[in-house]
Amino acid sequence: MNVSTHAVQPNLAPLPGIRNIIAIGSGKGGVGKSTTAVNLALALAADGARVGVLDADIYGPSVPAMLGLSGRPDSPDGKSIEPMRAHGVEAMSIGLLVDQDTPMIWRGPMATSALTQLLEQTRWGNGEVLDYLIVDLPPGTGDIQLTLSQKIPVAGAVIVTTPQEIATLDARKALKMFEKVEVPVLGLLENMAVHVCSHCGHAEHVFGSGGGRAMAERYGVPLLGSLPLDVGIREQGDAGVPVVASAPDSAAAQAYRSAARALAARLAERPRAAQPIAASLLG
Ligand SMILES: Nc1ncnc2c1ncn2[C@@H]1O[C@H](COP(=O)(O)OP(=O)(O)OP(=O)(O)O)[C@@H](O)[C@H]1O
Repeated sequence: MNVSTHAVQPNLAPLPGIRNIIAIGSGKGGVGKSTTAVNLALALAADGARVGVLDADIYGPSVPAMLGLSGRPDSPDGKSIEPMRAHGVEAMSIGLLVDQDTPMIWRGPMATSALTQLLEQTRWGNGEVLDYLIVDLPPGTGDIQLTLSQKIPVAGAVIVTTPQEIATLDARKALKMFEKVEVPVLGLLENMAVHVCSHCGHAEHVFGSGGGRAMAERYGVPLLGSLPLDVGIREQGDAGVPVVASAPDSAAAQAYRSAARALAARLAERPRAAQPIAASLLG
């Protein structure tokens, strides 16, 4: 697997040790953003990439539960932290550092700085370079997301939306926010698009069909995929083993795999990051 480092926002440079940071955002909560982020991460890893997941949802971290992680990460030198590993990906979350029942009662600047620390002090890749770091953003377009998109060098963003959300302006606001801070939107992912009956396999567009494609066309961004509303996705997410790992041959897992490939292909079309002069002299 040969993944290049792609261009980030104009005033930032990619972090050493991480080739591409991909932000997963949504206009509002509960659309399945975290579920999508972890399954995409596992799907990229299944294709041979070295992948990490950073849970940026400081107030409601759900990545540890979805990946079945518990316990505390190690900090051998007392300064940096070792990412935890599950299902072939690395992960870091504030949820791994504080008690599960402790609410994060922090103002925006504290939350933002906690997040930058989580990103920068985690020893991603264990000495090797990560191909992708998937960042699960909090829902919406608040303070934290905006600061993050301005400070963290992001190679591209993916917006997760449900068919109902498309009927509102929320997903469009997320899209506009990324455009404003010059983070390229790699595409939309329509979640809970089709319900597949677990008994008979009948597929039904509970919330209407074609919304994701219509929105993608209207805003000139690709539709990277449509993910089914599937009881297995919820059950396996709750059990800490995402469907891409627990049922790799299922239609749901295949939908994530194809969305991850569409994402990687779209990113590969983006310009590469400029090499620092020293690196280019060294060849
Ligand atoms: N495609 C799907 N099929 C069935 N259940 C799903 C699907 N996607 C997500 N879910 C379920 O919906 C619930 C919300 O999902 P998730 O936590 O991923 O949403 P979110 O957008 O990240 O929410 P938050 O705003 O809290 O961060 C979870 O119980 C999850 O298992």
